[in-house]
Amino acid sequence: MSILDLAPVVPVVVIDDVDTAVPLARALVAGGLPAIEVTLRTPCALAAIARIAAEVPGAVVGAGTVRTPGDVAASAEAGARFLVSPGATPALLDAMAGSGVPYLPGAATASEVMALAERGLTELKFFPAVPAGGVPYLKALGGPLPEVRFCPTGGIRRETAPDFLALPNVGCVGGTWLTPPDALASGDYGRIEKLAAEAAALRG
Ligand SMILES: O=C(O)C(=O)C[C@H](O)[C@H](O)COP(=O)(O)O
Repeated sequence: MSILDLAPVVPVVVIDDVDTAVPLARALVAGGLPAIEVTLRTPCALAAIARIAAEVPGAVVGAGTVRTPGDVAASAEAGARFLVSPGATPALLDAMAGSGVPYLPGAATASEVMALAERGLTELKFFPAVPAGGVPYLKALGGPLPEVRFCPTGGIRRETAPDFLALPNVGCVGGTWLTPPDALASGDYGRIEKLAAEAAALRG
């Protein structure tokens, strides 16, 4: 099954304390969001991926902010089940393809999308979704490039997610709104589960 079809929303999470990884992932899964993107932006991100992969049944944990072939190897070794990158370079794409792990490379323009489609890649991250042009921009890309499906990410919130999800070329959306930093800091996993359940219900 495609990453884009696991759930309407992929929570993008930044984990500063590895001990929060498992309860956080459990809350997201309990709320109905199995695909979780842990960004490689913090020193404990790989350890967090490994912990979630080992300890949270039902979670499909992936690595985000994958920028180099080294990131690809480290993520796969930690147990990431998908890889997400903000953009794409030939070296990164070769490493991703060679890893055997499903991946969503980032693109933001028609030329970038076409270059990836030329390589047979038709499921992409659209980043940064809102600053790049949002819903009208994605709708316009769908005209000439209808076979490409996206996970738009960047600037999307609970209130705007449905507009993206209504587009035929959007499989799911990514966002950080499900894990507010204050909820994480105070260990309020009940609130995170509630936000996840709300997001899971965005598309029936
Ligand atoms: O680093 C990456 O590769 C990313 O995935 C960046 C994320 O797309 C944004 O950080 C989303 O953040 P929000 O705009 O708060 O939803």
